[in-house]
Amino acid sequence: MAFQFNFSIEEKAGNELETLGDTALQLESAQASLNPGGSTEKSKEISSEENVVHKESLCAHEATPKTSDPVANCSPVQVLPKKRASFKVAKEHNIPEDFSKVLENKVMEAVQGLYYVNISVVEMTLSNDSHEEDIVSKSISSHSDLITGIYEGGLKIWECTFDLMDYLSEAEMQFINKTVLDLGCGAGLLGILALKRKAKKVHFQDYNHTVIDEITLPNVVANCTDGGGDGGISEPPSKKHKKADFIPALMSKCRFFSGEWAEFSQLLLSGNKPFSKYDLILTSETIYNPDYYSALHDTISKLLDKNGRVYLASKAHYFGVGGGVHIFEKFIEERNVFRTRTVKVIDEGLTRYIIEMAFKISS
Ligand SMILES: C[S@@+](CC[C@H](N)C(=O)[O-])C[C@H]1O[C@@H](n2cnc3c(N)ncnc32)[C@H](O)[C@@H]1O
Repeated sequence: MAFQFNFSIEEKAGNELETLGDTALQLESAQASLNPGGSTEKSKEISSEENVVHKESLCAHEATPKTSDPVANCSPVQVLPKKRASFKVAKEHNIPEDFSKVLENKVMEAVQGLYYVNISVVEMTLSNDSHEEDIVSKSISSHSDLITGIYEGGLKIWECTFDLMDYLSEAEMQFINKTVLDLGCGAGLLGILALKRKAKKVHFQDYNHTVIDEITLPNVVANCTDGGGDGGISEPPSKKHKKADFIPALMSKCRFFSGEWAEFSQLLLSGNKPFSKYDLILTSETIYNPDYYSALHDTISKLLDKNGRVYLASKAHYFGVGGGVHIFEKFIEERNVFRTRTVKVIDEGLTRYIIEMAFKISS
């Protein structure tokens, strides 16, 4: 299936957004409020009305209606945190015993040799049922692809994902025996690509557990069939897939996590499962909000192997939100932990970049 990218953003004059106060988005560990009954799903959600700036006030152009295009072509939407936000604690998602269940009610599509679930169908299914996170209804009612602390955009596939997939192919990136993290994975196509190219382990992280359960996991399952080890399509996924149709070794290489970044790194580092640092961290469209840079930076520095590399894909600037490549690089420079290098520039409409990051001091 071919996707159309009609991406064009005009600089928005008179951005009405308030500047975010330093304390407004301070990450607040929710560990203290963990449910003793065992559920780790907690977040003091801020009302959507208070936290969303409507999309039309931030995106100069939206290529296609929200409901019909799984690929998000517009910068995420800024949030006005009038209240202090607290963020979701991290949890690991179990891989279901019966893979066929994961693909139930899903319609699959394919792009660049990988399967992914049709997001409109998932949204429709989710909006008909009641779900704890309720991110689809919240996203629809607020006309927003992003509600800070509530929904961070993972239901859609953002265009820089494809930039990074292209770059990884062009650069003939080697995944064999590498441990890989798809950070802020959404659909998880980057991690799936690494898996198909024989990575040793692939971990997927998204802010929202609904995204992991309804999008990421089904996408991984759909791509864990025999053949197509180089990222090519193997056989069409079917709801009839049973365990035997899958390569158990492929699925067992994967782990899935939801939750806020600082919470996620804490879970990995203090959890009871052994954890070895990542050789590669792949991340697309995750630097739109400067208020998250500190958590993002610290998470990467805690989880990346000392000789590891991060490949980060981003638009030059996220109008209305304030983040983007240059401000992020400046932040990184000030922290003085990583060096960055631009490895690819995609100069179509709003410029997009692929940035490589590595520790300044490695082995
Ligand atoms: C715009 S979406 C991009 C999704 C996907 N990488 C893509 O390119 O299609 C940003 C992703 O970053 C993650 N994210 C953003 N802020 C986060 C935070 N503070 N903590 C954890 N995850 C966050 C969310 O999981 C979300 O899916």
